[in-house]
Amino acid sequence: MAQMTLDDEPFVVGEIDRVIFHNKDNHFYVCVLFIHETNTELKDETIVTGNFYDIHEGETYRFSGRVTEHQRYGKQFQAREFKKDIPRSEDGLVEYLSGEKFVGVGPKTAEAVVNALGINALKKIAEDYTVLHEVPGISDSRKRMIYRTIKENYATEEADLIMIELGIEPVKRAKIFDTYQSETLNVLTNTPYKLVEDIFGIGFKKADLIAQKAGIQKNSNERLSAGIHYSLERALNEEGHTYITLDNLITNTLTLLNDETTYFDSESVTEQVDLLATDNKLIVQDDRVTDKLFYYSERNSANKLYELSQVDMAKTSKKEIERMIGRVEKELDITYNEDQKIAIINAIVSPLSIITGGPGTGKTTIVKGIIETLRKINDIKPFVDYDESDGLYPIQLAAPTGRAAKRMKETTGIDASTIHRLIGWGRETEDTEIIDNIIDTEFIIVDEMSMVDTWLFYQFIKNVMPETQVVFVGDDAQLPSVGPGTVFKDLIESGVIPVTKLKTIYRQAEGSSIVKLAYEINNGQHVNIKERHDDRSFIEARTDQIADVVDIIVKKAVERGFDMRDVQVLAPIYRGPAGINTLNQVLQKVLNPRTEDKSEIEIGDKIFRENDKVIQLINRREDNVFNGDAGVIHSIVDQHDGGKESVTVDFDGNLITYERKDLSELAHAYCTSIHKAQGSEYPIVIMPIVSSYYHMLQKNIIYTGVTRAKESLIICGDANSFLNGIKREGIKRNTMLQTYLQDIFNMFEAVETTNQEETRVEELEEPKSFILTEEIVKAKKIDPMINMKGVTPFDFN
Ligand SMILES: Nc1ncnc2c1ncn2[C@@H]1O[C@H](COP(=O)(O)OP(=O)(O)OP(=O)(O)O)[C@@H](O)[C@H]1O
Repeated sequence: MAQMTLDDEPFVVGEIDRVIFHNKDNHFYVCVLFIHETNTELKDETIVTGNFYDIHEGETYRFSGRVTEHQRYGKQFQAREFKKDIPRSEDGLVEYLSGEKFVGVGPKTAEAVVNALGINALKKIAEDYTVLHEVPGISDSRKRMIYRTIKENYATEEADLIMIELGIEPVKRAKIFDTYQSETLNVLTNTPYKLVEDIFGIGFKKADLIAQKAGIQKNSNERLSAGIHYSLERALNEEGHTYITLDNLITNTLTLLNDETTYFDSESVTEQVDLLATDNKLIVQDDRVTDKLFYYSERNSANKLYELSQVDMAKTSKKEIERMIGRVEKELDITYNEDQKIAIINAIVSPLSIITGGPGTGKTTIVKGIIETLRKINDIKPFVDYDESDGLYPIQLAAPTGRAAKRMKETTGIDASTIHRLIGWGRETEDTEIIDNIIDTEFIIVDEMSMVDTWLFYQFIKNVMPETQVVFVGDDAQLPSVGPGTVFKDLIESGVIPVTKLKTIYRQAEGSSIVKLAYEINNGQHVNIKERHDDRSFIEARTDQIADVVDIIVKKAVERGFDMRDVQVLAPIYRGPAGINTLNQVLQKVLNPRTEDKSEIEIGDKIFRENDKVIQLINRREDNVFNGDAGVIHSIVDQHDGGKESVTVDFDGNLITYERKDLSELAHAYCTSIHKAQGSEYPIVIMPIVSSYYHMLQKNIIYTGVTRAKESLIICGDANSFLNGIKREGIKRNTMLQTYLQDIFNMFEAVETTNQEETRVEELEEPKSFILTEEIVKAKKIDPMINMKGVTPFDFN
């Protein structure tokens, strides 16, 4: 669909009489406007609302958008876009020059300027200060002030015009002005690729358009560097690798940058990559390219794990541990199987250990067993009797999401927190800041490890004390973390940490065909998806029927007394007739229809309504609300209620208030992506699977979706898409943690046999040159660990 221009859309041009409300944080304005011209039904005066910047009372603007009807205040204009109306008549110009911006310029002086320089006075003055000498009777200081003011505004307007033409919306324009202030035009015209780094939401493509408009050569090195960075970031943040091979980086960069008129070749990319590496802007190792964050995270994590693995644990004999496990079995009325016992023993005797298994294999049961056995061996008080003034409880439980932590707490009775909270990673923490906050406890159990990404893992492991034991628990068949890396898989496959793989499935024995289906999917066995079971069913539907089918199933569930907390729809994509966005709209109508007494707030094409089920999309750490947490809208204050517009969400008793500017952090959660549902479980899961999801249908995605259902699973769609999907493996992520772990364990094991001195691994220091190839290491017999003591990656910024 063609984009509407400012001229096609409903518009109002007029003078701002008063600003009634201005939220400085998000530039949201409510103003009274005297209308000069409009193509709408509005007359004389109206309220205009929208996100603007640099709005001044008494000045004239052109707003485009739409007329809306407010319940209490009647018709008003909701602006999508705005533009300063540059005075086009001599009278307008006189009024402008004698306005509030030009301090000390009255109508007389303004008239003199216009008389002498005519209707193009502003342009003439901005281009050449000396034209002001043609105006009789004004002092030099006033001339300078007029020139400066015009110049500043001219630059702002120029910058604004460039951005409007490129379709950059007002909120982003305001952010750009906030960031660069008077330098905005300079950045846009001289160093536009900076925008990609500095402004969230401006990607390479947009910056490239700005650069071309500013006349920056398409074959410039500046553009090449920006293209290399963009290609690398995409491999890391979109595909989840922790490095990209140089060959792939070259191919991706050339595809991105070259067209009929531009030609970069492999050599020019390689040379630029080397230059960037020399400037510490990225890291090159052999044929791998990455950025500092991931290079140091993986290397330092491997080193720290080695260090932790070398600590001698206080010895409790295996016999004694087994005796204690026996007592725990009696108390909890359970008999652990052999694997489960080994998992508990490993957790207690090894500094580090891993427990992995599919649904219903007893991971939670073992976590409880470890806690109880530890408490008996070390005579630890029950959690309820522990006094906070004693410091952290000696056994800490953590998970990457709030939901998963909550479940741990419920099943064990011990406080569990998110990893972020455990290490004090707050809202104020910069994205790339390395946290220094040692976790003062004796034993840590981390659940849902498959969701932990490279950066979070490094932040966590770095803060574990050398004497602290750590147990990593998870299901490695689930989706890998949203962020880069496959940490849990790498830890398991490195072979340097004791792993217990749980194979006996207990929930299946309890008659769960959902668990059986999960194992069939994971093991690549034959699946009869159409077979009906008490706890799962399949409903045939085409893509265009999915919304109706979901609507019918949910209505039935509601009739039977289930509510929106029990039922979760999971889909893998956002757009299209069977996408998350459409399904949320359908489900909102069924589960939380519009009523007189429920307030609403409109954000773009979404309506948030009181009692809506919503999901948090990014971590909001200081409020203890995390990406993927679900809540219910408790109350809404709308713009005319007198106070600031806000939405308050109830996250399981934790009430969080969002201002309008923060509402992009929320989405409806009747239907969520399977990725977002990881770490949560629901009584009833409805999972559409249709051919239009094709590129997202993979084994681990479907497996993760299926394993979210506790009591009932309803799959609707097309059986072939399902069966083909479970045959498709996801893209294997490139990571180095496993190799680094194996390298360091092998290296020091060799040292230990020949050299009795204590070995200790320090944090890595930046090597002198990052282009440290294997050849150089071999030729010069360099120990790659030389010069790498006690320094963190960000000491080199
Ligand atoms: N050794 C055992 N003997 C009898 N029942 C067991 C044993 N181990 C686990 N179970 C039972 O199996 C069921 C699943 O166990 P648990 O919840 O610990 O598994 P899980 O791996 O954490 O599953 P999920 O990841 O799906 O939550 C529970 O009802 C639990 O009581």
